[in-house]
Amino acid sequence: MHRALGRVRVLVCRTGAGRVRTGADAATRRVCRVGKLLVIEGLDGAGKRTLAGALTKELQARGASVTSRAFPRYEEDVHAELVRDALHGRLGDLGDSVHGMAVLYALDRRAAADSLRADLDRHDVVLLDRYVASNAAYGAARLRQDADGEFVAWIRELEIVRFGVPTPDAHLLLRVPTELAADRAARRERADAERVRDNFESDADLQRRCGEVYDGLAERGWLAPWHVLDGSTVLDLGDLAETLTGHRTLNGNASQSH
Ligand SMILES: Nc1ncnc2c1ncn2[C@@H]1O[C@H](COP(=O)(O)OP(=O)(O)OP(=O)(O)O)[C@@H](O)[C@H]1O
Ligand SMILES: Cc1cn([C@H]2C[C@H](O)[C@@H](COP(=O)(O)O)O2)c(=O)[nH]c1=O
Repeated sequence: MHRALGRVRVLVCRTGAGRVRTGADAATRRVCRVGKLLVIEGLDGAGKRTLAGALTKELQARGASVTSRAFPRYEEDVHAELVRDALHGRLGDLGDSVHGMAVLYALDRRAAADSLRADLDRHDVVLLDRYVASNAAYGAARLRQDADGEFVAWIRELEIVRFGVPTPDAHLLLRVPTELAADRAARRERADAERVRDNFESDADLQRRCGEVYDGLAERGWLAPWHVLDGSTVLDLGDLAETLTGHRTLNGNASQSH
């Protein structure tokens, strides 16, 4: 399969702390397959879930072993269940607390960290619909901070350093105008009675500010390189898959991690 995704790498393994261990430490040598952790980010209704499904199929058609999941894990984790309640105004003033909500989202990922690491040992690609950057972008937007603000730095400290969740290898920012994302979310709500918009999704100004923070994170290559995709056009999935598997940059938009 792909040079970049499918090979078995010797002497390079993810450790329990989510760090990369190299052959320099002979005592810890083992042969393992190291998958790439790819994260799709963007506004509510941008089309992340749709893209995740299509990209999974495209990568699989090219021979890659792919597994995907979405955060928050509403059906699997108690913290995510609480997030859902709070987003629909069912937990009093908890939803008003930016840091309180961020900790719940982060605890969901902390609980998933071991299985993410196991998936990274087993698969070429672990594709995520939202991850740590969602927490940074939405929290900062709620606090009217930008990508250089304290909140974004706090999220990195909390989730990557303190909780030790795996660091992404790359982000795909599915960028769409706020109005288009809102329109898609509204149409989905009309089509699916179960998918009532939550408090964040209904707040157009929050979505606008969030889009700005995402742009800032992408420009800075926060945590990992970011590939910015225009979600308002038809995406060339073949080209995208090749980019992700073959080290090619995407229209010069991939930025390097700091
Ligand atoms: N490229 C596209 N063109 C037109 N409609 C789209 C496109 N991508 C997704 N949609 C539609 O827009 C709606 C939202 O898409 P989707 O659920 O994939 O978004 P999302 O970013 O995962 O949303 P959320 O973050 O709110 O869960 C769905 O009804 C989907 O069918
Ligand atoms: C994972 C995560 C999500 N959020 C925000 C983003 C959305 O507005 C809601 C719920 O996500 P969904 O994709 O619509 O189900 O929560 C966040 O603030 N922090 C996070 O870590």
